[in-house]
Amino acid sequence: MTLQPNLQAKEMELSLVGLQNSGKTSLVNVVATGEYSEDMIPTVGFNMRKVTKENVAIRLWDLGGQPRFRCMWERYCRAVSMIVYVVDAADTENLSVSRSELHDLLSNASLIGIPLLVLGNKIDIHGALSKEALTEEMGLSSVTNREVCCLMISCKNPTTIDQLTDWLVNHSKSKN
Ligand SMILES: Nc1nc2c(ncn2[C@@H]2O[C@H](COP(=O)(O)OP(=O)(O)OP(=O)(O)O)[C@@H](O)[C@H]2O)c(=O)[nH]1
Ligand SMILES: [Mg+2]
Repeated sequence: MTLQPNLQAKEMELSLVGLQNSGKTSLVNVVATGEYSEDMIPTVGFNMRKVTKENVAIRLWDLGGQPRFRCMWERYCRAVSMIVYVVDAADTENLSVSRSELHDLLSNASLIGIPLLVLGNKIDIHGALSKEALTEEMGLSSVTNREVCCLMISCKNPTTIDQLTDWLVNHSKSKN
């Protein structure tokens, strides 16, 4: 029996990078289990998690964001379908560091052409930047030679997480 094209199993592999405390591990937990916790410990090195959404098997590499782990990011981004860069949209103090770490990462020749999804997280916090402001602050208009998208989410708001997983599933189905 032949499966219809849209029922065929698809796969995607994502690397989650971004500064410490931006919410990468929280996001993986919410996507995988629906559970959100305030009580998180910083990621040491990396974790890998597999989730399946609407017939799409997603492998998520959740990398540590503390300065000592950032030298690993490039290695874990080389072979992925998409780089997911998570930003704390309410932490305006650290935006310039986040922006320069993003642009340093993207300057690696090994990562040319890999699509980039920037996630502005923590939009539940009063004073979080808008999508337009985050796009500007992160210098996304200067990112060329790759597909770039920006979405705003809160790990505390399941609607925004559902919108993100729908976007990922649709993106994967449009590619394979
Ligand atoms: N208000 C709010 N807090 C969040 C949200 N997402 C994550 N947090 C909190 O932010 C803190 C850090 O979350 P983590 O998921 O550990 O951050 P991380 O990016 O994995 O950090 P590293 O592993 O050190 O790189 C935790 O206290 C979370 O509860 C959100 O959408 N809104
Ligand atoms: Mg983490």
